[in-house]
Amino acid sequence: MSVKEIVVLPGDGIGPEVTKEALNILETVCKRHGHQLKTKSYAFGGASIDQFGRPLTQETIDACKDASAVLLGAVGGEQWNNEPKDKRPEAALLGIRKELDLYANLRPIKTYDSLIHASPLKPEIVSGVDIMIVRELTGGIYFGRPRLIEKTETGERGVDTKVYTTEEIERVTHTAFETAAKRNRRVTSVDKSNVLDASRLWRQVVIESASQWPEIELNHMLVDNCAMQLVRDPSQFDVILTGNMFGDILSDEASMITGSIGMLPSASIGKEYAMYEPVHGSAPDIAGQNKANPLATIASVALMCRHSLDMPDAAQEIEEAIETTLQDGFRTGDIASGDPDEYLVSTTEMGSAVLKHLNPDLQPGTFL
Ligand SMILES: NC(=O)C1=CN([C@@H]2O[C@H](COP(=O)(O)OP(=O)(O)OC[C@H]3O[C@@H](n4cnc5c(N)ncnc54)[C@H](O)[C@@H]3O)[C@@H](O)[C@H]2O)C=CC1
Ligand SMILES: CC(C)CC(=O)C(=O)O
Ligand SMILES: [Mg+2]
Repeated sequence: MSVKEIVVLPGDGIGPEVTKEALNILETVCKRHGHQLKTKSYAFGGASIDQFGRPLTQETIDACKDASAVLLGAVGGEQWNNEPKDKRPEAALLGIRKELDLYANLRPIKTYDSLIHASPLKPEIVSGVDIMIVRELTGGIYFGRPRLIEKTETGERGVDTKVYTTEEIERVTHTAFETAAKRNRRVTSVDKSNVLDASRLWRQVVIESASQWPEIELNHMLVDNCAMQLVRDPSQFDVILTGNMFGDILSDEASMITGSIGMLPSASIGKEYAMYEPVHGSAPDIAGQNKANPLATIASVALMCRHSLDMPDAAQEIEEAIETTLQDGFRTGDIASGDPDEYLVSTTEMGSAVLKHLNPDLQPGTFL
């Protein structure tokens, strides 16, 4: 038996609601596979501002570095929007990614057959889609300096800076190609090299690095075209490799191929540490109402089992349990299509429905 020590950063809004469901699942699979799960939660983002006056504390950073893996919910909310930029909840998220050097964010976009009608796109467009977005996570315009708003003679001027170095591009390219080698061996690198110098360097370094993987097909696409192609013909993509902001935007867009942003998990990986986080934010519009879809966070725990906890069987079991739960017809509001065979369920009910497939001791219908 081994002990799996997990740090949990529930964060704000729906963050605590979805992490709670995911932890129930993690605890169950750990037990099932003879491991002991130890978790410790830390206030993070807005919750940390309220408790400690800052979004991310040194104690939290140290705890994350000592853990086998980190599970994050989401941060942010209207009440903290007027804080100075380094005191906003989002600064905790950018801060922990940087502190742990989590430079590659893997965002799988895979359609479930039973959710084909939940997507606003036509069934023949979304059927069979299986994309992995590899997003650079610790560089680019979210981190570049200078970054400021300053007075001018006529008003004000806001500045952000997009910076990428050779090393930053090389290491995330490595992740993308290694990922593609285990999939369908195609990488589409997405940039804006017709306008931006940082993107011109991006393309050049990707081309140079690609020579290490002659068996992998590489093509390049400008980001505006990619946004369009994701809706026109998403099946053309295998691995999409892109920078921080482009990856952020394209993955929210791509989530609708699956039916909802509430379905997309992610793994943020570095050389030493890893953090698992749903792609969505704190969803203040549904927070505290037991309405959020917990499947993105539950699927993130599956990624954690595979990549950090050496529990690949558990990962597969969780993924199969999600699939079966959807086949059974359970739907939170975001993925409901109004079909009479569906059961509209809450966050906790969805979590229990998945759990039921992993824990034979639970009676069918326990939560209903
Ligand atoms: N990783 C993180 O912590 C992120 C934090 N944010 C923060 O979250 C706050 C809200 O941002 P938004 O732009 O509204 O993005 P959001 O992703 O929180 O919500 C966008 C829309 O999707 C819905 N949604 C999101 N997750 C859902 C789920 N699990 N189940 C069902 N519906 C779901 C929401 O109800 C909302 O209508 C902001 O403060 C933002 O900065 C935004 C994105 C990522
Ligand atoms: C603070 C933002 C960069 C969070 C976000 O939208 C994301 O990482 O997807
Ligand atoms: Mg985002």
